Amino acid sequence: MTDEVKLYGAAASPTVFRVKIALNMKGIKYENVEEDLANKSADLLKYNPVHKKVPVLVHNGNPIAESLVIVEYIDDVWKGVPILPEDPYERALARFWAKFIDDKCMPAAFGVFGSNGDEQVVAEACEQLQILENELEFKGTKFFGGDDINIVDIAADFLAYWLGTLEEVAGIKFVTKEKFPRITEWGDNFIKCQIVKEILPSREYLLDVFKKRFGKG
Ligand SMILES: N[C@@H](CCC(=O)N[C@@H](CS)C(=O)NCC(=O)O)C(=O)O
Repeated sequence: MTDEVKLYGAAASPTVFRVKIALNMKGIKYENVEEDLANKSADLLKYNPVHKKVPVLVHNGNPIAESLVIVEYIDDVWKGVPILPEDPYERALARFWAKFIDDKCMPAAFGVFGSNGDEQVVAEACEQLQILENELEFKGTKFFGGDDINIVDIAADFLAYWLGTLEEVAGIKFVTKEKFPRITEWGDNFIKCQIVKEILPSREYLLDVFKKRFGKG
């Protein structure tokens, strides 16, 4: 039986791109269903009734929600390039860091843009990112996954240039090369990865979307 794979996503969503990167790593063809988040489809509400958010992957009629759960599912179902390490301890560590990025870094970093530059909010975001900076420094590798990207790098995709474009639109700069040299270097390497490059939206596209969304375009 041929697999039927559908991805419900939305333009410029870094959580959707996590899933796109994972599907691309495995070479999976899929139907891309673009959602209007201001007017969600009946399908999306049916497939993700708990959170009502994208991404949702529908594999042979079975819906799976939550980007990192989907990424793990993709790794479980399709063999080939691994997304999580095989060793149980390394797997646990990778899950730990992906969860930290998802629970702490992403909300703290994006929270800055709705905070009118509130110093406390910026300091809190920097504190979380500093933990990530230290981890990259400690590992001393190109990616969190070593020489190649893994689920931790995928979880952190928003750091690659989503934040930079938002910073540009909002006029708030807090992820600087001086402050976070390892994260900046990681981001440069991440967007150069063939697998990422093939599906990543362009910086200009993101700038355009964010300018429109924040009423400056
Ligand atoms: N924890 C979820 C977050 C997903 C999420 O925040 N999706 C956003 C787009 S990036 C969304 O659907 N927003 C619409 C809404 O909240 O109504 C995941 O990792 O999949």
